[in-house]
Amino acid sequence: MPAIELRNISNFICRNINLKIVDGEFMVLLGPTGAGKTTLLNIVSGLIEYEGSILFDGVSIDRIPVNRRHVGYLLQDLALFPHLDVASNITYGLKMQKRCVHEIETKLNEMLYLMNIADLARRYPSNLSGGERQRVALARALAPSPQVLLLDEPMSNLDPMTKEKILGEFKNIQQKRRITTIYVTHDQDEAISLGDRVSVLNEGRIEQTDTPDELFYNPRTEFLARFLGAKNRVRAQHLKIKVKTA
Ligand SMILES: Nc1ncnc2c1ncn2[C@@H]1O[C@H](COP(=O)(O)OP(=O)(O)OP(=O)(O)O)[C@@H](O)[C@H]1O
Repeated sequence: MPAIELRNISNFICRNINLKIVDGEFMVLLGPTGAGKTTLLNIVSGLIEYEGSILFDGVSIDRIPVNRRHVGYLLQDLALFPHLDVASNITYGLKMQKRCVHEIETKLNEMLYLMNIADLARRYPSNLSGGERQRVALARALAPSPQVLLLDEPMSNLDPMTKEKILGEFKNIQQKRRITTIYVTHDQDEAISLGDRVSVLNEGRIEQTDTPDELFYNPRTEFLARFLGAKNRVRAQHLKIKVKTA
């Protein structure tokens, strides 16, 4: 799966973004609301225009339209087709790519098995739980074997236990298949547990890109120290109150 390089990417929100993601890496884009995370995913997928250059394995994809970038994009609201059953949702991309019937059938079975949803194949999205919809959406994104997977806060509507389970399974698949992944979240715990590296965005700029440890122990800007340290400050205040009342 390809390495991704973003060179001087700018548009009405993003300002001179430079980022290198290595082959098979799980990169998390972390940042407060409105930082430009979704905008950057839209740029990589080819949905919106930009200045600068995006390279997959050193080759520019700037002139390649959205439907030919081999990018799987999982949106926050999942956007499953309500009029199609689970099997047809999963195979939709394959049919668009005009794959042969045998290949579509094989891929469908592989995805149903991989995401543990074989018993849901003939059900419709409106009759599924949030976690089941999530699995179907992941299966649909993975079915066309994308070179790059973009995920925009895909688990935000799930309870913590289901979220942890699906994310753990997904991370395993991602590592086994070495899918280069960009994962957007504003949740620091998610960023630490998932990311090989984490890139923090603020007001359309990258503040720092590092391993989770390096980022949390050595934040390079005041914004980062405040943004990443917010949890610790709350805990410290809580302890202080406890000591006073003891
Ligand atoms: N099509 C658009 N036209 C104008 N402004 C936009 C458009 N899309 C997004 N914005 C603005 O760009 C800024 C960044 O939005 P974006 O959705 O990229 O942030 P985000 O970091 O993903 O936030 P969140 O975590 O809340 O999803 C916001 O101020 C938003 O209002």
